[in-house]
Amino acid sequence: MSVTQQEWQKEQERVGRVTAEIGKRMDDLQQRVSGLKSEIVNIRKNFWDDVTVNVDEPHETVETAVSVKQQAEVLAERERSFRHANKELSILSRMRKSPWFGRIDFREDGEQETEKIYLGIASFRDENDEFLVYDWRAPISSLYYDGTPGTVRYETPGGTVTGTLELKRQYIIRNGKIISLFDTGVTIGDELLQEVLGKHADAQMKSIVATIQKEQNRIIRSEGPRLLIVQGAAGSGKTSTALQRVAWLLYRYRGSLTADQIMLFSPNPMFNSYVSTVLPELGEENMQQTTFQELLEKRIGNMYELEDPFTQMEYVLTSMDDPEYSARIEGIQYKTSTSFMNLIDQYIAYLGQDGMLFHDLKLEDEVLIPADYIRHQFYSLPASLTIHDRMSLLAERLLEDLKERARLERSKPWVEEEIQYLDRHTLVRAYQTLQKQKRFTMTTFDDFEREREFLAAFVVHERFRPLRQSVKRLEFVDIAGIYRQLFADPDYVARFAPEIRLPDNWKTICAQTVERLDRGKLSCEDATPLLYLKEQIEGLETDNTIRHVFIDEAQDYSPFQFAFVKRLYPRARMTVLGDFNQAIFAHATDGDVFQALPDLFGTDEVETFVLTRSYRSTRQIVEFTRQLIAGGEAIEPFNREGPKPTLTQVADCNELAKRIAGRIRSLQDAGHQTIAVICKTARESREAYEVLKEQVPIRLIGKDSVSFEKGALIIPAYLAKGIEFDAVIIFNASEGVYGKESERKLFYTACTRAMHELHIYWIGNRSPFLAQVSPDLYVIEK
Ligand SMILES: Nc1ncnc2c1ncn2[C@@H]1O[C@H](COP(=O)(O)OP(=O)(O)OP(=O)(O)O)[C@@H](O)[C@H]1O
Repeated sequence: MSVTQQEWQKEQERVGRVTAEIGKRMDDLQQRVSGLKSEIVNIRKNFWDDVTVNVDEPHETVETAVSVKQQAEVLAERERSFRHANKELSILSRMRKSPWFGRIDFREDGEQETEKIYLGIASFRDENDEFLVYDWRAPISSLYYDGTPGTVRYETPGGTVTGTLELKRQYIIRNGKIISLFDTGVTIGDELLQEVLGKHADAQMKSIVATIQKEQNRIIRSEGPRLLIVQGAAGSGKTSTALQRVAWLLYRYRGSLTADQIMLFSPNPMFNSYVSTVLPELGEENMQQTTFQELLEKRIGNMYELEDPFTQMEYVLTSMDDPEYSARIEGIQYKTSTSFMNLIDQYIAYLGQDGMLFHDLKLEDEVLIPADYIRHQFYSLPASLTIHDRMSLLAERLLEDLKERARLERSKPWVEEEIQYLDRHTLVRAYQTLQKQKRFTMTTFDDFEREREFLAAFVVHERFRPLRQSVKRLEFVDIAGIYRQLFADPDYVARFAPEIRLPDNWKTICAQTVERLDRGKLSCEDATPLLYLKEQIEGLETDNTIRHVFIDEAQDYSPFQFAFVKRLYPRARMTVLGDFNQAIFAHATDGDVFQALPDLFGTDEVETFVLTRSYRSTRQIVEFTRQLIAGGEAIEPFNREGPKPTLTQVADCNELAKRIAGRIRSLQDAGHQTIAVICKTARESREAYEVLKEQVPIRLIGKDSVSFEKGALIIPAYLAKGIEFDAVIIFNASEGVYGKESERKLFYTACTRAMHELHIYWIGNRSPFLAQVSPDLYVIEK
């Protein structure tokens, strides 16, 4: 709907008025910031001048402490105000350029007047406290995303508000000038989305607040059950929705929820940096971000050398000739399945009766408490207790035993010797300890016998310290041995789960696992089960501070991993986002992953959302890519036009390099800024780099890359997950590269990274997946 010239004029005048107000507020704030800054510098400089330092008498020491504390509090308060004012300044400077992006006219039932609500990235009020702009997250703003003109309702913490939506208007405002203005009906208009999506890809993700779609808005504002599952097509806005949801949560629960109580699990460090600008752009601090691998490293990285998921992926994709290959694949699939998790649960139950392994408690090479004794003690504890409770009792018992052993140790010759060589520093420490214990006065220290006795106790106590600490950390439990035991004898499982169906290659899987463990290496597929077992036995150090967990690219997680994350953050709600069609890891079996989820939380605690509309790519690219997968017809393209994907067969590697280099140059000439040559593996990426680097400036991205910049780059498909590029070139889509059914999703994931253009090359025969696409959806290039 077009807007009259006069109306446009009025709107522009309002923009002028409000931006002027914003400017005024910024001037005030700027002054405040400078004032605060010099105050802080002054306080820091004169900190010790302004506190009364006197420590001669006890009461003066207390006064000094109070004075220091007060001064520190004043400083902390100023620093807080400084940070706050700076944050406000940065939001306002963005709002001065573009104060709002939407407007709704709403008349609440029972009211005479229609209110004009302008929506921006934050609220802005005039001197009389009247809202000139509403925060996009305010309850009423949801009408902009959800409501169609007519009768509407929206939820507030105080209840439902009903009324009439009379107008919904969208704006593009740049540098205080309205560029575009239109009224929309049902959805947030295509015009604005067209404009936003038609832009060039960035090395960093952008916020989508101006164009959040109805189905995304429901997810963003969900206050429902503890677990939200979002299944969405490639490019349907899962990651964007997750990030706007974080911003919404921070607004909705401001005062009680902070950014560091929210954790986002992402697929790799590069993705972390890709999404890291969205929240700051919205004036919020970033949530915490991690990868599952980081978590594993922290918890079991000291036990083994961990294989990362990309090394595993590279093996799966490149080592088909390895005679061990099929058993390893079967092992990966089994060890990441719910069946194996059940097996481990049964194993844990069995360990309650038998099979537990312990280490001797040793002082240097001398065994102080043998493993057999520990084992005996463990199994003497009531079986009705959980393993973890029994471990705690066992540790207490062992500490008592150690105390006893320490007493005996005092008369050993090494103690006498050590006492002779005690340095001054240690002696002083010993006396201090003694004084603290009030067991001794300086005068009684003349008593030689008692002195020797005390120093012996001290020396032994110090020597036993690491041992006591390791007992407290339950390091006497041989977790590695317990996990290994499961595979050391292929028939072992029959002791506690005779009925269970094991994989056909179980024997080989067992042999492979033991061989690797004995080399000090832990395969990716063994890492989470081992951690799960460890935490079940030793108890889990939970993190109670985290209140919301987001798992992006969740199709790549195993049931073990979900169970673990849930146990790790017992107070958190979870939002899990994924796409089965992009399940590229070897353990992925259709749908299995998400099916395990409701069991974890209980079906009442789960709400599932499905996003079918794809926003990233042009209509032509979506129509093409959706034919690469089963059920793809359910994916709806957003109606944005672009050239059809091209398919090009070349004779050999030389021609391939020449054609791709030429393509990169012409894409750059056409203004595309991020161009990705996507390869199947890191190995193929290196080969591609070798042949392309002479012809065109290009960078190689590997698993250790933490960010990428604009320009042309080469990247393995599994690292391009979650990211997008103006144009994608598939390096070699030949039958030999993408031929197996297991490679279909990887190919699909690679192709769906393209926003505006997709170009596919191959040598020899093309991939059978391409043969399934209707010829009218692409252009063959000669
Ligand atoms: N409502 C929206 N308004 C504007 N842009 C949007 C909207 N929803 C999604 N997009 C854009 O679509 C692209 C894809 O979004 P996003 O990466 O969040 O999708 P995804 O579902 O996580 O994709 P994938 O699973 O393929 O990684 C991004 O450029 C994002 O900005």
